[in-house]
Amino acid sequence: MTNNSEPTRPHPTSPPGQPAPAETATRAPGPAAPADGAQPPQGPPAPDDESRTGGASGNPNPAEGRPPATDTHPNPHPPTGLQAHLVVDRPGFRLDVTLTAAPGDVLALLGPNGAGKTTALRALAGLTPLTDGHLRLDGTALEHTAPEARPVGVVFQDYLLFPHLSALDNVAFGPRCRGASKAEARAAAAAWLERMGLTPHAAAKPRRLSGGQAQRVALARALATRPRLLLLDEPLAALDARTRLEVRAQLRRHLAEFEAVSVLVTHDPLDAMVLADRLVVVEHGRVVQEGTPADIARHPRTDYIAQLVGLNLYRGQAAGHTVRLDAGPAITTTEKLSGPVFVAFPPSAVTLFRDRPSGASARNLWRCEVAGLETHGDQIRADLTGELPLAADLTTVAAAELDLHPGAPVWATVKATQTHAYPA
Ligand SMILES: Nc1ncnc2c1ncn2[C@@H]1O[C@H](COP(=O)(O)OP(=O)(O)OP(=O)(O)O)[C@@H](O)[C@H]1O
Repeated sequence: MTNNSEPTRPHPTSPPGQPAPAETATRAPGPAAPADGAQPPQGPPAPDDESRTGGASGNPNPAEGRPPATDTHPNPHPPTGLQAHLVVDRPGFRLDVTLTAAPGDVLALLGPNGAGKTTALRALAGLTPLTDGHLRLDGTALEHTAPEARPVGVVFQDYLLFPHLSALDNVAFGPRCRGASKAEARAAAAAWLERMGLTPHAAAKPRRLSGGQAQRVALARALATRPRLLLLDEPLAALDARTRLEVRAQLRRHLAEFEAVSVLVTHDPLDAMVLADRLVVVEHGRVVQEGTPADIARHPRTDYIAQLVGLNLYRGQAAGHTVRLDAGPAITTTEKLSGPVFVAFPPSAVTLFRDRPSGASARNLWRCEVAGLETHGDQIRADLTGELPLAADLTTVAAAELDLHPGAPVWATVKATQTHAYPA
């Protein structure tokens, strides 16, 4: 360990905007940190050596920053923002996603475990080499640029603050490594800390900071290098529920003020909906849907997204107001469509009966069986199998009155007006 508080020069394997000092970087104290604040050695992630570098040109040793062969006639008005086609091949996994964003946009990459979100983020940072594709930021090709030379700032889930540096010196580190004098870098850092409401903590070492404060120092450190692309990897995941609420609101404000492109990876649909202008849903290494949070919530196109936004989702063939499901019965809808469609409705739209409701129209009435019950906020969510597998929400009182238990037979109905059909 060294007591050297003077930031050192960029390390060749450091992530963008976060050159490694002589000592290893580590997370701020969190639930997993030992009581004495001692940390296992854990440097910032180094570029993967899992596949060749060289990008689309296939050149294994490209000159840093050299534009690919296809860019021999540069556009006099290069587009601003991010244009990326990221292809990463691994045994048993291929990432192939296209991401575009204008300056000021906040994109959220959302998807199940193993979908490729982190791989995409690391590819943008230059920590995972592209097998193919391209990456342009404000018109400049970056796929052959070393991570630390990219105008990219990264905020990792566990902050990766330098433990032996104060909050101020952690933030000053980036500008210092980019050529600012010590005084300039410290002045810039002080301004960023003030903007983040952290001036009283400027002298504190990371282990004296709360999770929320450490997260803001990490954000200040990333922003202090004035990146053209800000990457956030599960930025709120290490925080407890209350801190998360507060930090989410602050992060939203900072991202709204940030003039360049931000890309964040999250598992949490709420983080994505609150923080991002546009969601990009990745499954099995591919973009399966993208759009505004409202679009995606209203028109989910995969089971994963439907579950995420809490809707029952089916696919079928529409003929007028009837949709014959690919697997299952027909659903009556208010929309009049034809051809392949999705039909969605929320679990709260489902009404359950133990006996077949007399006088009820036969439309949208299905015989089901309770497969499972779980508490969902102040409601009970019933998972039903049978003619139509679906989720239904009901009050605890209603669940008790219906004597619901796994295996109980039930009738489920949904009004056509509560369903929503849209072309597949
Ligand atoms: N360094 C690596 N070497 C080899 N395979 C990897 C490596 N990192 C991830 N993978 C694999 O690549 C695929 C994509 O993983 P990735 O971590 O990008 O997904 P993710 O969407 O971020 O998942 P999670 O939400 O669980 O973090 C998975 O099959 C994963 O097992």
